[in-house]
Amino acid sequence: MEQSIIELKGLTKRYGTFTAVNHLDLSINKGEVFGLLGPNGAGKSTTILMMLGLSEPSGGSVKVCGIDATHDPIAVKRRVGYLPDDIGFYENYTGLENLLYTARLNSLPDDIAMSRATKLLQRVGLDAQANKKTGKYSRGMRQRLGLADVLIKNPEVIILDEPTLGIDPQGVREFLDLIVQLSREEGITVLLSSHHLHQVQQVCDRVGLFVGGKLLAEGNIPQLSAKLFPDEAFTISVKIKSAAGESPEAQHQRLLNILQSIPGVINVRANDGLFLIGCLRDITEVIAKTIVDNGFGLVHLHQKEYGLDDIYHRYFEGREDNGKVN
Ligand SMILES: Nc1ncnc2c1ncn2[C@@H]1O[C@H](COP(=O)(O)OP(=O)(O)OP(=O)(O)O)[C@@H](O)[C@H]1O
Repeated sequence: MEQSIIELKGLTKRYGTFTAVNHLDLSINKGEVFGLLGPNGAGKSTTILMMLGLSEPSGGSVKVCGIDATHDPIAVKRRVGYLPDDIGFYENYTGLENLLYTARLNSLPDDIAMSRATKLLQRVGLDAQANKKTGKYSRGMRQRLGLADVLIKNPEVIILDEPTLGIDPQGVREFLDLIVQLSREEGITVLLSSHHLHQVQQVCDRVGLFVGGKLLAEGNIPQLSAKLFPDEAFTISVKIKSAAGESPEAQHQRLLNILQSIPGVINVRANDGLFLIGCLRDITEVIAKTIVDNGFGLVHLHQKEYGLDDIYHRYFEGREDNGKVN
């Protein structure tokens, strides 16, 4: 059975009369990479602060690693690493010295601190810059060092707020690969708050969509698309070759009738020579066979897969905030 490591129940935060987080229920499993998505002001950071015990809820409860974060924030801090979007280092210290400093703050003995810091610098690809002052680090290098810094205390959960902001594409790829490795190989639970839909889709097992302090939906990409596009969870596009002896109009109408009569097809739209077939389930093979058996030449067949981009924009379509992302 999956073991829940973060448990939010009816979690609420009010600032005066304004409700920033509104009765949030959410359960995140051990080893999962979970994405927090939502427009600016949706309540993601406030939720994170409550998970870390840095902000007191107005109602509900928040448990991390089985510990009540509100009542015992210090115990939570021991087991959770938090990487804010712009981490501060002692600029006059080297990367290695900064890590050793954090290790000391976490009461690690010197020999363990040195061996862990050296391994982590290697792991995040900074071994060659270990003895360079962090004041001279680039943004990408700082973020990698930040990740090593949160890992030095061997956390069970890491919370990352926009960790890839300002990193070049190659650096982003390496950073995301590292996050997935940490989850898969070491069972670390990762909570990732980001506006970069493609990055979230690339690494997250599940995603929560926040807006106005509420969790609108959560799940993996197929679950979210089934919820959001219930009538067309599978859309197949098809193009045929014009056949001799039949007018294009007659051919078009004949194919339309045939497609509409296939069990499992919900709707068929024709658009610029392309037939878009909304289906209840994946019947790609049946559609291909039916077209060929009826004497049409099939020149294109493609099953559309919904991405986080489609999901996010469909959720926020028509909303006042419009789900703006950076
Ligand atoms: N200390 C505070 N006092 C009053 N209102 C606050 C405070 N902190 C946050 N808020 C409000 O709570 C709401 C949620 O803010 P929060 O920072 O959690 O959003 P977010 O989803 O993290 O946004 P972003 O993507 O911009 O980081 C916003 O409307 C914000 O203005």
